[in-house]
Amino acid sequence: SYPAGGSENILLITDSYKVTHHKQYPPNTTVIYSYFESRGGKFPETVFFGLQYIIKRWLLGPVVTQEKIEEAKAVYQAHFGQDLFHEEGWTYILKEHGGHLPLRIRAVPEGCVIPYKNVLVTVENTDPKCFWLTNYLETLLVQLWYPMTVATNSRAQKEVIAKYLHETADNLQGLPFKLHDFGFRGSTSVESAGIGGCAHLVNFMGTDTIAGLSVARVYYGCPNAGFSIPAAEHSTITSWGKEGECDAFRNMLNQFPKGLVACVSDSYDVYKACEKYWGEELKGLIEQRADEGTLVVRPDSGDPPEVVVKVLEILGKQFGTSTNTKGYKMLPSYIRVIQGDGISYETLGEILENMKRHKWSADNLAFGSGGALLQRLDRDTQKCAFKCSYALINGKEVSVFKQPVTDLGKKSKKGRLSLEVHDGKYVTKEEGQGDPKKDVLVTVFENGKLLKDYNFDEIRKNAEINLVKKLNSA
Ligand SMILES: O=C1OCCC/C1=C\Nc1ccccc1
Repeated sequence: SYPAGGSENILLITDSYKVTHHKQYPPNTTVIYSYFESRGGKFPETVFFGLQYIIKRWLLGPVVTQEKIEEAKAVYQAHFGQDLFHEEGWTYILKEHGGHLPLRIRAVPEGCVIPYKNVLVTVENTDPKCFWLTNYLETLLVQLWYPMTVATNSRAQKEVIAKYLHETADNLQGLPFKLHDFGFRGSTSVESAGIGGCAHLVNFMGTDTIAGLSVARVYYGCPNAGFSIPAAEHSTITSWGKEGECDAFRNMLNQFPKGLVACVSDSYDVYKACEKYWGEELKGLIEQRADEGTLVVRPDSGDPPEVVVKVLEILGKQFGTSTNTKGYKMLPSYIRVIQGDGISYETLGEILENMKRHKWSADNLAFGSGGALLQRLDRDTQKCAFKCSYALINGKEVSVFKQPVTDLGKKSKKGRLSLEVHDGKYVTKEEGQGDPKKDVLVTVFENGKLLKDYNFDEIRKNAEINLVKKLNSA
């Protein structure tokens, strides 16, 4: 069989050096307790998302077996050229715990939006002999950076779009469909497309990344997490030939007589396509279907702020416009535009600001984003890190920390941690000073079992933007 990434053996899902760490802790260490946080970065708060995927995919049930121990033993013997593998430790887990990982994982509820430098996850061993297991899992758990950062970056874009809708549109009803995921092909793997695609769907309802639907369905109990519509690609237009572009457009309208249909229109000349094809030759057909269909024109090249406004101006000239309650121009309800090229958190505002300058409502436009949405991010974007903060050694509690003179920004927290809410603000309590009754961290995993299964609706609710607060403070 050909498992993704080459192996499904949890003993092989770690960094090589961790295979040698059981020999490096102080003698008589019985607890290693570590935590995960975002130290800050591009966005001041982070959407916590994706831990449930990691737990369900890798940690549930009897994940340690004799076969996996033997496989790992052979791999590491070859990899290190010496016998470093902790066969005794893994065999102990197999015999004493039936292969279930003796760990407790506590975490912020998925979807919650937490300011940086707050504890998000804690991990500790529940069997004193397995102190070495806690940080073995760092490698896998720090991959949380990806779904968290995609969800955070996606949500930040939702705030930008909400702001412009608030200023230039009659209402914000269209917001959930204003940023469509085009990112499947630009993702590093089907698995990461699924994880990232699902993370985007925490904030929005439009996607073409079907893997994201699959992750939401299989890991988050959501039968259908996102929607899409019939849409053209260049091949389905250019295969008609340059002289046949208008026939290709007409075919789109005839093949999809009801509902929304999107048509990429820049194969040769997007301005001519809007003026002559959509705006003259096919104008009657488009207006005939007004009551039950919407044409979405997709430019796909050129300088986005300039192209979007020019396309709106031409379509406005050909089809007419109305003025909405905020005093901005709207195309007729049966014509819209989607801009799916060059979209990112940084460029959204430029496009929307240029539309505003030309008195066009943001409601005329939707966005598609690919590489910037799912791929142009890394662990440093939100500075996600996993550090040990507490240990029990010879029965003595020890606060564990780092505080590099070379970068105090990398200073880590001390002792057992909890997360509380005081005056509407999240506060991390260190050194076991927290009040267990006020701790918002939830034990989601213990000794091989999932103790809390979040469903996608509650996650979306946790991540919602408080539009009233946000927009009235803007
Ligand atoms: O135009 C559209 O209207 C809305 C539906 C999706 C769509 C295009 N999808 C797409 C996917 C992957 C790469 C590029 C485009």
